[in-house]
Amino acid sequence: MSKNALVSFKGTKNINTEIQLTGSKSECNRALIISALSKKLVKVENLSNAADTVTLDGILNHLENDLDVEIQESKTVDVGPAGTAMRFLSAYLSAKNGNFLLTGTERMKQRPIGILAEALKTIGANISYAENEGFPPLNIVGPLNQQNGHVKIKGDVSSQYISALLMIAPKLPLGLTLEIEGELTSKPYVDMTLDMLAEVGIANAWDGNSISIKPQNFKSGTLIVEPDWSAASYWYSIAALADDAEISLPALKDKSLQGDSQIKQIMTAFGIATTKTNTGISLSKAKAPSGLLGVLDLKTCPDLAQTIIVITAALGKNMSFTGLETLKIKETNRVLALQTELAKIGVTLTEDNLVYTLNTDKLHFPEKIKISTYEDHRMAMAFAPLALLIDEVEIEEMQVVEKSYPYFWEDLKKAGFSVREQE
Ligand SMILES: O=C(O)C1=C[C@@H](OP(=O)(O)O)[C@@H](O)[C@H](O)C1
Ligand SMILES: C=C(OP(=O)(O)O)C(=O)O
Repeated sequence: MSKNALVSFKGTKNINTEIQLTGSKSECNRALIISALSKKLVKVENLSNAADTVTLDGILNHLENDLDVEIQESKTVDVGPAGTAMRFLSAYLSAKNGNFLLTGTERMKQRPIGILAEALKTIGANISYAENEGFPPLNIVGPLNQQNGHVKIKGDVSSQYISALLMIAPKLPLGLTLEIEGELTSKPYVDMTLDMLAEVGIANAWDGNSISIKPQNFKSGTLIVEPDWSAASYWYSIAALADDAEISLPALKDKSLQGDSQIKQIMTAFGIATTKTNTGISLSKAKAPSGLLGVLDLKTCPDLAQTIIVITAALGKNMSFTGLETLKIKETNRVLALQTELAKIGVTLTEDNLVYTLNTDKLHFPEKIKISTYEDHRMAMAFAPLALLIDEVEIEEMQVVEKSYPYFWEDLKKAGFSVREQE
């Protein structure tokens, strides 16, 4: 039974708390695939409790216990709503011995995968579309018989396709050279993949728009996962909307593999300072905002888009954003979801030539507001902090947060919010 969260904040809006965030689902899901490819030579520490990670971990454990049995009938592998699991497993299962039906939620069946599936077919994978051409579910019969080691792949739809291929590359007999066509979106996630591979001995060469990985062996080691910076972004939002704040986030690093750590620079323009502490970082109000925002390009940090756009709207800033194209194929069409929900506080988000502009001239805060989440964790978490400005914010289907940040509601309570559940 799905529940709604009634979120409110009574009294002085001064947030003073310490929040231990769970591990990054992006780092974890790479670490799990790398560990499986290395036959457990590579270990993983600080595994996230994000549902997307728990799901992938469960699938890989199950496959490991099953895989050497010569069963030829198709095994169904269901990733639910986990985009990284869908994309990474498409490549991983193609390289494995077995016959699989790789599927997910109804939304997952609308999230394109043709670019990755066709690239895998070029190198010899046996993949077909079980329902609609270019979309999950996929029939995969592995192991692939590698035909060539050079693939052209579009870079401007999802970086996850590229990460998926790069992770299996060292185990392919011919290795792999990816020639990226068009502008690479979400680039920090490709950097994360290569950095994590490098940590366990896998060398790469990135020259212009080509990335090459030769056949090579993993060396033993432990990938230690940092807490999730995308989850941290909601605490930046809370700091920005509160009257005063001192929020400590242990174990976040100054130099992170996660591109979403850019939130610390972006939020200086909203008057939030990030200080390094003995245990991690601390957020507080700066004396004055610094840095000019102008038009903010979010192409390298798409998962911050909802957080930043909601903060900007709530603070009544008429700003523009670019790099939002890929938001349309995520957990929901996030542009449409933002437009619909921001209208409830009188804000519009309109597009002209791929530039999205917020107009907050009619911004108003009703006493109560009800936000739809469209099966998207980030809709829930980006809008919940508005409870610092609105008496009661009702977030529909509160369980969506499980995908990346299952303790979100508990953490809000810890920080002084009231969160009541309603059926
Ligand atoms: O590789 C990853 O871990 C991710 C890459 C990004 O997707 P796109 O590359 O599709 O933008 C991001 O939105 C997603 O949450 C996680
Ligand atoms: C887009 C996201 O996830 P995925 O693509 O892995 O489903 C996200 O977590 O915001």
